[in-house]
Amino acid sequence: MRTRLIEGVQTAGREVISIYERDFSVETKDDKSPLTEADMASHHALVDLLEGITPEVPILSEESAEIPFATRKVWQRYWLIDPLDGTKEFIKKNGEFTLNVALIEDGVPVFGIVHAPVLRTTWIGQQGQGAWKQENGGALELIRVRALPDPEQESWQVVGSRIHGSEEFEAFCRILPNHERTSMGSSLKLCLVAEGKADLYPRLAPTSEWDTAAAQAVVTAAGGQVLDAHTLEPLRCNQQESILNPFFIVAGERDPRWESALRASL
Ligand SMILES: Nc1ncnc2c1ncn2[C@@H]1O[C@H](COP(=O)(O)O)[C@@H](OP(=O)(O)O)[C@H]1O
Ligand SMILES: [Mg+2]
Repeated sequence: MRTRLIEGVQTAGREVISIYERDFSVETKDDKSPLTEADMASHHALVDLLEGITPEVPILSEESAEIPFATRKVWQRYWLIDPLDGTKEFIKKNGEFTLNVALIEDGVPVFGIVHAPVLRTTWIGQQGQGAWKQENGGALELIRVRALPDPEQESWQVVGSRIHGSEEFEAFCRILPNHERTSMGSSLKLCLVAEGKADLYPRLAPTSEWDTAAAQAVVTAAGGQVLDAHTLEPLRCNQQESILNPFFIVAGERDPRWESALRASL
């Protein structure tokens, strides 16, 4: 089933690329965020794929999110998808957007695929099995978070949004030991932590559960953590009416130096 899913998501990615490479229309959703033909094409391709493989498992997608909490709270298992994460990056044509498919069990993302079609890269995470990266259709390579280096010897790598910064994020960075910052669109930020290219991704600004669930499965299967910034408990899906995540931080490992910077910045 895993191979069929990965190939299906990559096929949906090719549909997205065919739209990316020509002129496409951009609409504005009720929440003022942009929507392209590619978001909808990817949504339909992923829903068809998942319904074909697991017809009994319900699907919640960013593009069909109007399912009441009363209905979805009884779901023990469901697919949570963001057909195109980083729509603004897609419109800017910088390649930093992803297709995201997560399987949630009892609120926990247990399996995830994050696919970046322009980068020709896919990240996969499966609870209890491991996390992998596949580039250019090659073999799956095992990935793992890296241990935090001694900041006296080597800067910590911090990754943030290109667009959605915040006062809290700036405050956190001011207190953090020696580090370098890079910006990146979409769930790619979590994948950078999963493969040990970044140490921290503090998201002290709003996101929704579909923005993070697939990549959370990759990060945790790679040995890392996706934690509520206030409680330092792992993010859980489908726990309440609101689909918004709390502010969170992604890290390879917990460490009192970033935890105290985080407490001071909130
Ligand atoms: N005010 C807000 N509320 C909820 N989610 C928001 C938000 N502002 C941005 N986001 C989410 O942040 C994502 C982009 O993050 P980043 O800036 O890190 O690339 C968007 O994904 P989409 O492109 O899928 O809409 C969107 O879901
Ligand atoms: Mg998104």
